[in-house]
Amino acid sequence: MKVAVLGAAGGIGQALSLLLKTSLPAGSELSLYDVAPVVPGVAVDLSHIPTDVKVAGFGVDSLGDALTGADIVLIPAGMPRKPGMDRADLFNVNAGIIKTLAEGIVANCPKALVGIITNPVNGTVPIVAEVFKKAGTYDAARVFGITTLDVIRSEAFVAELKGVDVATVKVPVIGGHSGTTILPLLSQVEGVTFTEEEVAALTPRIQNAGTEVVNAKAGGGSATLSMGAAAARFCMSLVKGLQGEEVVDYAYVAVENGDAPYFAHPIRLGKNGVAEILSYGQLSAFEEKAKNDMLATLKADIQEGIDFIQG
Ligand SMILES: NC(=O)c1ccc[n+]([C@@H]2O[C@H](COP(=O)([O-])OP(=O)(O)OC[C@H]3O[C@@H](n4cnc5c(N)ncnc54)[C@H](O)[C@@H]3O)[C@@H](O)[C@H]2O)c1
Ligand SMILES: O=C(O)C[C@H](O)C(=O)O
Repeated sequence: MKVAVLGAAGGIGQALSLLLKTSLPAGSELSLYDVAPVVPGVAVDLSHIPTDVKVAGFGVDSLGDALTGADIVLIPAGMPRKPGMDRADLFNVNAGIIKTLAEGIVANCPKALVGIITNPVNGTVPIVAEVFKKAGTYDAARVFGITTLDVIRSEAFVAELKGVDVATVKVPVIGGHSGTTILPLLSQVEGVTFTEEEVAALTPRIQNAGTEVVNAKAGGGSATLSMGAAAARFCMSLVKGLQGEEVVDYAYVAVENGDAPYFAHPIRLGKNGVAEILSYGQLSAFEEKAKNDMLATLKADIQEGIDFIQG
């Protein structure tokens, strides 16, 4: 199994690479790419951890070498938010980065499963898909926006609020990955119930959790450690699927005849990525309204990504 991390020297990239070094199956290769000159050093540093995962670092001129033979590519490359910014404010700088990296995937590992972390995820996922479509290598089952951070935050916040063991909490989160487009389905959490007031308070807390971190870091970036943990967890779901295990997880994927062209759903993963997009089930009246209210924003974010490539 070869996993490439693009943007591996950044805050997310380093945390994610550390977790992958200690959790990928024995015999795997971890390929670290970044434009920052420190990346070979990050690889050397990780290579001293005694696990059976080979690590190699690749600098700015070696994207092809980093990607050749990759089964999974994870992309946390690009600029994070500062206080006062929305994720959408990152589009202009990150769209070009994502386009270049997607072109590298087309040229070097067109069959890889690709997990996109770079914000704004609502728009960067369509950019990657459009680059692949243009090149004739697109397979909707292989492109994922990683929304696992919304899921793990929801698990943490629900466990804290309800005083239950976090290991037993499962919270479906659908939609996109920004503000109100993040839609936790608290009505479907098993084993606990919420009052209307709790739903009205917890839903925006989950939606604004990224901003909570951005403000707490006071100009020093956005979530990196929790995102590293989230991306590693999602990567291990992809790995299990590739190994033939039955696994269901949540991600922002292309959906035919869905609420929007891309929408986070529960998905069944398999040897070729998405084996099945599962229904998100029955929504409460609160969730149905929240979904309908945010769809125009989500669709506009998606169109911005498509237009960036189609012109
Ligand atoms: N999807 C999510 O839930 C989620 C969560 C947190 C952060 N993010 C996003 O992830 C991105 C990275 O965040 P971070 O905190 O790690 O930022 P960071 O600044 O710490 O790291 C970004 C890294 O990307 C590298 N980079 C820039 N251009 C590149 C290119 N063309 N090719 C390869 N590498 C390149 C930089 O050198 C840097 O090492 C941001 O866009 C952020 O908004 C997404
Ligand atoms: O909020 C951000 O800008 C980063 C990330 O999308 C998050 O949810 O933490």
